[in-house]
Amino acid sequence: MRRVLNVQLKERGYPLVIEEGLLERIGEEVRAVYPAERAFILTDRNVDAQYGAKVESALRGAGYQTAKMVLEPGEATKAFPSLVPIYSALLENKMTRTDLMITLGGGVVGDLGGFAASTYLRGIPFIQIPTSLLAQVDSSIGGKVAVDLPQGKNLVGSFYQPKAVFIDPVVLDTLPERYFKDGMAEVIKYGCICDRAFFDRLAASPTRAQLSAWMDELVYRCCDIKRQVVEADERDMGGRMVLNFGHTLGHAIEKYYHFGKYSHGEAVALGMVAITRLSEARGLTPAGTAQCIADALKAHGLPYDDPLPPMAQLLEAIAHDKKNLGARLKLILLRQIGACFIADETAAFFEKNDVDGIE
Ligand SMILES: NC(=O)c1ccc[n+]([C@@H]2O[C@H](COP(=O)([O-])OP(=O)(O)OC[C@H]3O[C@@H](n4cnc5c(N)ncnc54)[C@H](O)[C@@H]3O)[C@@H](O)[C@H]2O)c1
Ligand SMILES: O=C(O)C(=O)C[C@@H](O)[C@H](O)[C@H](O)COP(=O)(O)O
Ligand SMILES: [Zn+2]
Repeated sequence: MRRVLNVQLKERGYPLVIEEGLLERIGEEVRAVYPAERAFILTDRNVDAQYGAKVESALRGAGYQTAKMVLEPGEATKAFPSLVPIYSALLENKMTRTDLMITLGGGVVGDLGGFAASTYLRGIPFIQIPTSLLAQVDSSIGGKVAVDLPQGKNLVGSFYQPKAVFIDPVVLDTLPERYFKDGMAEVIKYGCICDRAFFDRLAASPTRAQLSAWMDELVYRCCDIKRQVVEADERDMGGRMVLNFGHTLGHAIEKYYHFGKYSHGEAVALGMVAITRLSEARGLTPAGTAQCIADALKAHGLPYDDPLPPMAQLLEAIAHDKKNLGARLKLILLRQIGACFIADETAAFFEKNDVDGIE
């Protein structure tokens, strides 16, 4: 079944197309949205091995002159040193402002390639073809593109919307288990912040086989939530911050381990439980909420109560959180599962460490 959502952002609006088997026709789909002369495919080695040739030949078949660049997989690639070779390859292939960048891969390729597209020649059009669960439900939508710095996640980037997002849930069949689970952390996040029934359904479908039975519906629900949030606050100055539930601590945990120990979803999983425990301890969230989230994460094979790094060091990273306004921290807390609010706090929120698992 083909499902289309339109992200309505005036002249920056675009379709999110979700359809099983979409990759088989990707050349025509891309051409219908953006008929350029050249298409530059950015991907990583794992994704290239599965889908690189298919996508490139489909684009050629649809009349594009193509070039492809294959990156090393992993978060370490989402950094400044990766940009120069990308810009060089774009130049070598004579990519102009009317040509098209196509990001084929997970969130690393999408965030890095989107940022390259937003800056090369001061911006060329790009299309996202997300291939990981995390990218299909979250990172390909909404135009946050960025690279990491050693000091923290996504610290240099822009808001740059794609021309379209083409999502084929069939490609998830080749996604390794760890990264499938990783994506589930962001899926569970959506349930936590705004949809209790969705959360309950996820908690009741802990195996990949159970989830596969309603995967296109699951992906569609996440995309639709993100679409609505982004339409209301494209540049993350208010309501969009709710998508950052679990990320204040999650990003700090990723940074503490130099982006090596935990993947993004795993760190967000730990962050959702920890921030909710702190919120419960301060009487802002009903007791038992963190346990409920932890149970769902555990059922999906995600970390939920690993010992966290020392709070003093997490606070160094939290000082660079993009939601901060001066000394004020914006924290995303839950009123209950399925409803969240943005709290205006200071670092003192974290300093009274009276919660199990937080030293
Ligand atoms: N821009 C946003 O709004 C946003 C939202 C959430 C996360 N992110 C970012 O996304 C990144 C994480 O994305 P990710 O989890 O997709 O990581 P990733 O891009 O590293 O992909 C995970 C792994 O799966 C492999 N892979 C991807 N699709 C595959 C497929 N279909 N078959 C086989 N292997 C496949 C990749 O090669 C990689 O090894 C982080 O940098 C995070 O900060 C951005
Ligand atoms: O799209 C958003 O807005 C989000 O916050 C989605 C997050 O899942 C994602 O990890 C995002 O990259 C975080 O953005 P940042 O501004 O906190 O770096
Ligand atoms: Zn995230």
